[in-house]
Amino acid sequence: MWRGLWTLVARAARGPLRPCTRQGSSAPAPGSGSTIFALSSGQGRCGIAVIRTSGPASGQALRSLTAPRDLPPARKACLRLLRDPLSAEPLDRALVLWFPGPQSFTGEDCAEFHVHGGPAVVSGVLQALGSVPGLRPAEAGEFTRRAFAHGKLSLTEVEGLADLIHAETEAQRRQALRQLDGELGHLCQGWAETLTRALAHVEAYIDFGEDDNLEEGVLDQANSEVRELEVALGAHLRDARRGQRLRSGAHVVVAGPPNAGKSSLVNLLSRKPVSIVSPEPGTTRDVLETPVDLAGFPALLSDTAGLREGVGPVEQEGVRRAQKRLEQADLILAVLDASDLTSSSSHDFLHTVVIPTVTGSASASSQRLLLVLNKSDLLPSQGPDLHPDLPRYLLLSCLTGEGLDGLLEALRKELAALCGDPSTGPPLLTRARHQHHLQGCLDALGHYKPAKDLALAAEALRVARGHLARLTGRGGTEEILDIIFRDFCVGK
Ligand SMILES: Nc1nc2c(ncn2[C@@H]2O[C@H](COP(=O)(O)OP(=O)(O)OP(=O)(O)O)[C@@H](O)[C@H]2O)c(=O)[nH]1
Ligand SMILES: [K+]
Ligand SMILES: [Mg+2]
Repeated sequence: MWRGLWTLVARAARGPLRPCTRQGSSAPAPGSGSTIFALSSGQGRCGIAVIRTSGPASGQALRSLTAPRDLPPARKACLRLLRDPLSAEPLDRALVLWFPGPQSFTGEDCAEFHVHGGPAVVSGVLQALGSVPGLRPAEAGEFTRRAFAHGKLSLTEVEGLADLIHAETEAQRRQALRQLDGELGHLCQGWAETLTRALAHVEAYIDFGEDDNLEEGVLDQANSEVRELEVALGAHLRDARRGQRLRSGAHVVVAGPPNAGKSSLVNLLSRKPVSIVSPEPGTTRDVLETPVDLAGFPALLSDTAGLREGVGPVEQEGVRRAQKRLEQADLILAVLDASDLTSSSSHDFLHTVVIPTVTGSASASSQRLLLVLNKSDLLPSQGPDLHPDLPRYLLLSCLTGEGLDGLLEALRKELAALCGDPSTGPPLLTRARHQHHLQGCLDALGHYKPAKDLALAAEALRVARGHLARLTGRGGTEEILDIIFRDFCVGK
């Protein structure tokens, strides 16, 4: 019986997840066979610029520019005089590196030229490379795409690399590094293996169940593994939005009655004059959005119009937009003037927005809220005139900066809860794509009912496994790959 089972394991494994070379897509990587070159460091005047090549003519390119010297030893930086191969004109004295494939970033033969970063040197070397037969300029993301095609990176690792290049905050960098290390991919790989095993067991049961020579409990084991997997997927999906928030920024909306100091707070947190501040109530009309690094977490901070009734049509439109933005907030920064808590606009805001959100009666959503009583510098020394139903609040003065440290600490805690902590816990799902496929996998497992129909149950496992394959890019279509690699710049 075990031989039969292993044949089935092998057969089940011949799905899209077979552990062969990680061929990312059915079509070959674009332009494979050709040798590409590009400036891989940033544009503009700089100390050192890195130009690299990838493809079979890399060795020839290196020899052409460093003639009459031969190739340097593999992976050792060597100082060489670079010359234009046609005119023999000296271009620069540079460090060159030779990475014979497959031990290179792309898996192909690669060369690197670390040249002085002046524009004339860089364009001279690029032009010289262009004159070497078989070489052409690289397209955006082409180096990484080749690395993916040669099994050097999985798709989730590619996404991690893209995120690392774009990371602007510490938390984003940590999350991207973990994804680049392949954690999410490994997790999915483990899940896919569980499904392959379960599928083999179910197929064994279909083929041999009636012969009665199948080891007992084979189907039970498959069932319990599938049910465990459902629990694990469910737990990951519950946190699904957190990794995405960490990647693209949590929506933090500053709201409150007119003149509470909302725009002053936005300027203080973003450390630049984003919004106009004036003593006139109704200054802010449109929603003003600015990306900020709040205590190490990325956030999209929105300034909104002061909420009040009975004003002109333009301001009323501003209020409507403010309310709409408020609905989309992950975190509401509710601002009140501490010296004006008894005004009707403060009272209204407190009872229509703050208290319903804090008590969770506002909606089914899980919005969070921090209440800030601004202008504490105007208060008498005994503190604010306390409202009996005022929820927990933070005192702040945008004028003097007093209370800012406490607010930043509170924001850090709120954002950590919203985005998850990228240094601990399971790897987060950083893209809607990940969430979509995990949900698809979970939905397919919902149709796994071996007691009813074994053939349909096996099909459910195949569909579920297909989703995991697409998540890691092993069942990827060109279309998905194009979208992902478009995020890269030329030279990456
Ligand atoms: N004393 C004092 N004044 C402040 C403080 N923060 C803001 N102000 C003043 O309060 C007034 C209103 O500030 P804004 O930031 O424009 O208030 P806002 O809530 O954006 O106002 P609207 O956009 O009109 O709704 C300005 O004159 C600010 O200088 C503070 O902490 N203390
Ligand atoms: K104002
Ligand atoms: Mg304002």
